[in-house]
Amino acid sequence: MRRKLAAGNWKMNGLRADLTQLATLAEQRGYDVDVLICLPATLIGSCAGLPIAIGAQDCHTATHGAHTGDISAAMLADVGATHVITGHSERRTDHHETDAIVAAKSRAAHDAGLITIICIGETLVQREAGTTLDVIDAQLAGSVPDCATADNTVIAYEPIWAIGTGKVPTTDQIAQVHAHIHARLTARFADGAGFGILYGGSVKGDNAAAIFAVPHVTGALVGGASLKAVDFTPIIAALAAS
Ligand SMILES: O=C(CO)COP(=O)(O)O
Repeated sequence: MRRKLAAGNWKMNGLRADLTQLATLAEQRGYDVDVLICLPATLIGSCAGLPIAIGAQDCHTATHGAHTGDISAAMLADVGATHVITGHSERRTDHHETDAIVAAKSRAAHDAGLITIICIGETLVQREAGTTLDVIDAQLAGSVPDCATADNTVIAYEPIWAIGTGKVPTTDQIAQVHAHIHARLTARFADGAGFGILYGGSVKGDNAAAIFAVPHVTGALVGGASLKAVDFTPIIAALAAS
């Protein structure tokens, strides 16, 4: 059984002064779950020594070279990141990242020794058209590289319509997609049954327990509610109690 993971994604938020939130989080020890915060790249190097795992939100496909403004997975590992998010819907939209690019970034991350959190999820239009599982299948096939294992990869199911909206799928909807992802991973990878599968999209302290009770949900990828320790701690506690 995978260890439970409470992962925060700060997105493009956070200045050095905000790192006090991590120190506060780090004081909440004793929960038997892994806690990870995926920071803006500018802050990662300032977190050495904190008893919290630190991740990044993106990496380049190449190890180094003439890519102005980009950051490689090796650079992220060098400043202390252990994880990196790949394929977040905001990057797929804002930067036109395709499944093939997400797979290449994930391979690069694995080569650098990072654990990837590969994000997949449908739009509202796709859900209403009844194509959610087809979208999930295509994204799993295209975005998750063959080198993925239960040790180097976590999948995050993030329905795009639930991100930052306060709208959360029903627990039946989450259960259906998570069971589907679990089945697909089990069919494709020798250790597929052991992959962590996070839910993401408007997770808050007051809905976390219900979400964590859903089969095959092994944790959460949390945006807004990860920015402040006072909001993230109840989510960590709910995961530990699940
Ligand atoms: O996109 C998300 C995490 O990657 C979810 O964001 P919110 O928790 O703010 O909805």
